[in-house]
Amino acid sequence: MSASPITEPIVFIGPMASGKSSIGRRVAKQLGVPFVDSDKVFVAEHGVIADYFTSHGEQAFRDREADVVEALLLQSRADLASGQPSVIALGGGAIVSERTRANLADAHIVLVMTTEEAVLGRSNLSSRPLLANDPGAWSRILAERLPLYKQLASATFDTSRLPKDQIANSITAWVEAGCQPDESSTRRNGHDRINA
Ligand SMILES: Nc1ncnc2c1ncn2[C@@H]1O[C@H](COP(=O)(O)OP(=O)(O)O)[C@@H](O)[C@H]1O
Ligand SMILES: O=C(O)C1=C[C@@H](OP(=O)(O)O)[C@@H](O)[C@H](O)C1
Ligand SMILES: [Mg+2]
Repeated sequence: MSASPITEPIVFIGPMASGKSSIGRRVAKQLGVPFVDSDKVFVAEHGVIADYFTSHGEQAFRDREADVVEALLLQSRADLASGQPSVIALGGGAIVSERTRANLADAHIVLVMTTEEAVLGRSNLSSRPLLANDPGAWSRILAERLPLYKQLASATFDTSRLPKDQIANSITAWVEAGCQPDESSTRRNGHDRINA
C-alpha cells in the first residue's frame, strides 16, 4: 500500500472464534500490509495459553495480554509514523482490560460478530481454555463483553454466514474507503447496523 490514507492501527476485536485471526490475516494480505496476532505473540513470549491459564490463572493472563497488546499498538503507531500501516487481531477477551481499551483510543476497530450456532458448528474450540469443557460459555461470555465490543467498534461485520474471503473483501473495501465509522458505531451516535 503506497501513500496510505490509514493513520491509525487497524484492530480486529470480537468474541472467541468469530474470525479475528483468519479474516484479519486475509485483510492484511489484501491490503499488502503486515499482520500480527496478539495470541501468537503471547504464546511466543509466555507459552501455550491453556497452560498459562492453568498455572497462573486468568487474571495473570489478562495482565500479560494487556502488556502484549500495548507493545503491539506502540509498534504499530511507530510504523505508521514512517508510513507503514498494519493489521492487529486481538484475543477475544483482550478488551476487558481497561488499559487495553484506553490504548485502543483512536484505532480503527473492526468488530467481527457471529452466533453461537455458527461457532459451535465450525470450530475446534479445545485450545480456548474458557470453552474447553463448557462450549455454552461462549454466549454467556459474549453477553458480558458485548457492551465493551459495541463501545469500541468503528464498524461491525457479521461472520456467521458468508465465506471468510467474501467477508475479508468487505472489510478491505471499508479500510480502503477510509475506515469511516458505521451507523452502529457510538463514535457516530447512530443505531445498530451490521455489514456483510
Ligand atoms: N465466515 C467463516 N466461515 C467459515 N469458517 C470461519 C468463518 N470465520 C471463522 N471461521 C473459522 O472459525 C475458526 C475460528 O476462527 P479464528 O479466525 O481463529 O477466530 P478468532 O481469532 O476470532 O478466535 C477457524 O477455524 C476459522 O477458519
Ligand atoms: O475470549 C477470550 O477470553 C480468549 C480468546 C482467545 O483468542 P480468540 O478470540 O482468538 O479465540 C484467547 O485469547 C484466549 O483463549 C482467551
Ligand atoms: Mg484469534
